[in-house]
Amino acid sequence: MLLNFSKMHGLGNDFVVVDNVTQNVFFSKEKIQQLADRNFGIGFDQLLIVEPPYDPDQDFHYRIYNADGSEVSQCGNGARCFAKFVKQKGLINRNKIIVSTKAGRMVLYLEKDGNVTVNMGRPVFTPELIPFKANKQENFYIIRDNEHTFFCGAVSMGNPHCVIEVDDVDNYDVQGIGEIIGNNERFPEGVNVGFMQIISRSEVKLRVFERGSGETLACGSGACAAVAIGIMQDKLDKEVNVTLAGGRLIIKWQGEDSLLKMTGPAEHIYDGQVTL
Ligand SMILES: N[C@@H](CCC[C@H](N)C(=O)O)C(=O)O
Repeated sequence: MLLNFSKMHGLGNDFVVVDNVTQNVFFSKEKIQQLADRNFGIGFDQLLIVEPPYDPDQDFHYRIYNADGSEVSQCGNGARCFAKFVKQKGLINRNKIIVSTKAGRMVLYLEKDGNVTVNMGRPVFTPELIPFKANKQENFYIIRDNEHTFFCGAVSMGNPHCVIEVDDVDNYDVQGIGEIIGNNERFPEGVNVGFMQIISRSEVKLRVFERGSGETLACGSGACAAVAIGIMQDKLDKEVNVTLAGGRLIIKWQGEDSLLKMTGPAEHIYDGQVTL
């Protein structure tokens, strides 16, 4: 069969987006890995699937798969592309879009300037809900293995994140350390590992080694996680510009019990068809 898809990106974090409202396609883990391959497939960090809503008060259900074929419950850059996709494809004609994911409900706003704002919900710091093995909730944790000791923060933005503050993110071994922490047994479902360099209370640089996809040019939920942790540690203000390799996001969070908002671009690259 022929699959219609769009290639999109949010700050270089790239996606294949599939309309499964008008199409009905099943993707096996092997098929996703093959399509994600940058030499033998289309190439993407994540596959995003638009499904009909599960509930009448939602517009769509949003499914996310990493390049390794694992299904996950959050993708912030993907959410902005999702919003542009459903509007551009005429699947909705409103600028406020309500979606459900494996992690819950999300609201997406198409802004007049072309950016998209995502209400990412409340950051969750309870260790067992991240999930992260710890005796109690803290703003700083120590993670050790035989050779290393890391000081980090941990949070769920619908998906698990660990954030480490570093002095010089451009010259940091993101892949090496990302793999070590990503495989640490204290994160039973794996973890996205963010490396944050704080420039000022309102400006950070961030690189993220993503679970299931490796280092990407940007990670939206990773940017939200880094700012939420920085605010909890009283190192950041309530509005922060996050610079990633692919560009900049604005993250706003008033603190515990408030909803966190992310604003940034979403770009359509091309439409294509592939034989499945
Ligand atoms: N690129 C993403 C996050 C995608 C999912 C992540 N790799 C996971 O396994 O949780 C983003 O922009 O948030």
